[in-house]
Amino acid sequence: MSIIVQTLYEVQSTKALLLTVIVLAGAILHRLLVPPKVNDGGVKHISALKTLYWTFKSSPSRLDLCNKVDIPALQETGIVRSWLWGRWMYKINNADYARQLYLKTSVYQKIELHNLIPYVFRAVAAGGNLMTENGDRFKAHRSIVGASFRRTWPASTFRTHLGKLENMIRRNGRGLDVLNACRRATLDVLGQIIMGTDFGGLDNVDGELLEICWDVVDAGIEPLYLVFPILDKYPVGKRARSFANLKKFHAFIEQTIAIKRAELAASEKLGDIERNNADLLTLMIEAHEQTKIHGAFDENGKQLPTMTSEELRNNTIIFFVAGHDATAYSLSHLIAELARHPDKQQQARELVIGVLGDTSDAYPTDEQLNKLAGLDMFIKESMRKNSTVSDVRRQLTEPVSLGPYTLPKGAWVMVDLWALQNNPIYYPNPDKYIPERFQEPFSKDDGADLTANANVPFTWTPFSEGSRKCIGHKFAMLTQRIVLALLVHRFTWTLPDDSPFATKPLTTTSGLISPIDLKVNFVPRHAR
Ligand code: HEM
Repeated sequence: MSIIVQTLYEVQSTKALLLTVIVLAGAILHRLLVPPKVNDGGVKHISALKTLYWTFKSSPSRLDLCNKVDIPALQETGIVRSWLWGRWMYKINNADYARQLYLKTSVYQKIELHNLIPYVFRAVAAGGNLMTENGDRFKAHRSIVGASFRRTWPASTFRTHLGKLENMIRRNGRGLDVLNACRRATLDVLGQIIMGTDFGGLDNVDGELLEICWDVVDAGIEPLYLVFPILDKYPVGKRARSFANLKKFHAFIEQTIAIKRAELAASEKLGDIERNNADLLTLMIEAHEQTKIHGAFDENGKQLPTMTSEELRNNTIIFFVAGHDATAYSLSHLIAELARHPDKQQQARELVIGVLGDTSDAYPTDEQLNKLAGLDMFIKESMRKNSTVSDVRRQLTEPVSLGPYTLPKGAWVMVDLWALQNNPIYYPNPDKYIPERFQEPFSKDDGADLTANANVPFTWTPFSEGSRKCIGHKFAMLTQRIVLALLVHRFTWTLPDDSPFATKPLTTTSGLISPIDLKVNFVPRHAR
């Protein structure tokens, strides 16, 4: 008898379990397949399964996702509803719609992650900061952070690090792991200009500081936690170690701030000459001290809130989070494009030799660096084709009309930078690498392959646009220009015979887009 009861009980529990699994799976599938009903005038949607398939396909490529899913869906109307990391949101690739998102900042607001999900890694890492605040708090941050960016950087800023990069490539040039080299170079350069710290990346010493910084930067974009943010409430194992590293990084930055604050207090106000050699943190502390004495005001004279010391620390972290990998990945895409296009590589080289000459140790003066502005077309075309930041997201504070559609208050809207900059309406033959699209002065008669649209506003926005445009964009362009100048001057490079990049770049598919497994053969041009 008891055996019969037990068997019945087991059958019932198995059934209950099965039913629960079926219901859960059904709920997930329903969420994936059927977007929530919204009265938006009939914006079409992209099937989430399609997006998921192209995202996690065996050889992933943002180019494939863009060409097979985003562009075909967007081409007719410039706007679709799309599923991304657990949410449905509006995606746009129309320059006029993008203009509205970039310029109407009070309606298209930044998503305040630190208020929305305060326990997730990224929110704990950088709390309230320039990148995620809106309104008066944003203005308060921008007035202090902006003060530290109102400057230029002399060519000498990069000299030591570029010397080390050259040595590293000379030693390991065959099959060089490009991404790793670029990450080391940008970490060292940024460490110096942000806080005067040498992270030792190019010395090939994986010291504690480098490991902590990379862990903090990487942990913020771990896919598992983007889809299931709740997991960050109870971190275990590797994730708990990342939170511990974050604590150490916070402590290191706070200690550096205290030292710099004391140094500033002991010295006179910075002179103009020192300003160009000072690090960003010193300049931020100086501006912060000034606002504590005199207050901060917006363009209409309205008093702004004072930034706290914790927010000063958060902004220092955000420079690493926002600037380090974005620059490293953009440089890696550029190196890949020029490996695939040896004629363009040679064109860039001739330009550099024309300005610097061809002695083995030539290094640009500030004047020569300005004359190398012609290199920017190679950089801009690579950033168009391979936008490192895949999209720019906002949340609506009120309903908006875009063409025939009305998007509801609270909706998330994003400019799909890939689909915008690879939109064949703006850039014919978007898959082709044609730096001349960005050669000034622009001409309307460049032939069918080229386009004059590079000078049409809001079609090239890898740094976003408007008042929320990347605050580091000038520095990022300068870094790419001087690294490119050094590379084409000192080396030639090609893809190994079996490289997948010869036909199509393998890349991650959303967030920050990085090449995957990009190896390049560098050959020195000068004997030592
Ligand atoms: C090639 C390199 C870079 C790319 C492609 C890039 C791209 C971007 C983009 C697209 C945004 C706008 C995000 C949005 O509106 O949602 C942004 C914002 C930002 N970037 Fe960059 N960035 C780069 C380098 C840097 C560097 C070197 C720094 C700092 C040293 C930096 C610091 C920031 C900050 C603080 C913001 C927030 C600005 C604000 O909201 O006012 N970025 N970046």
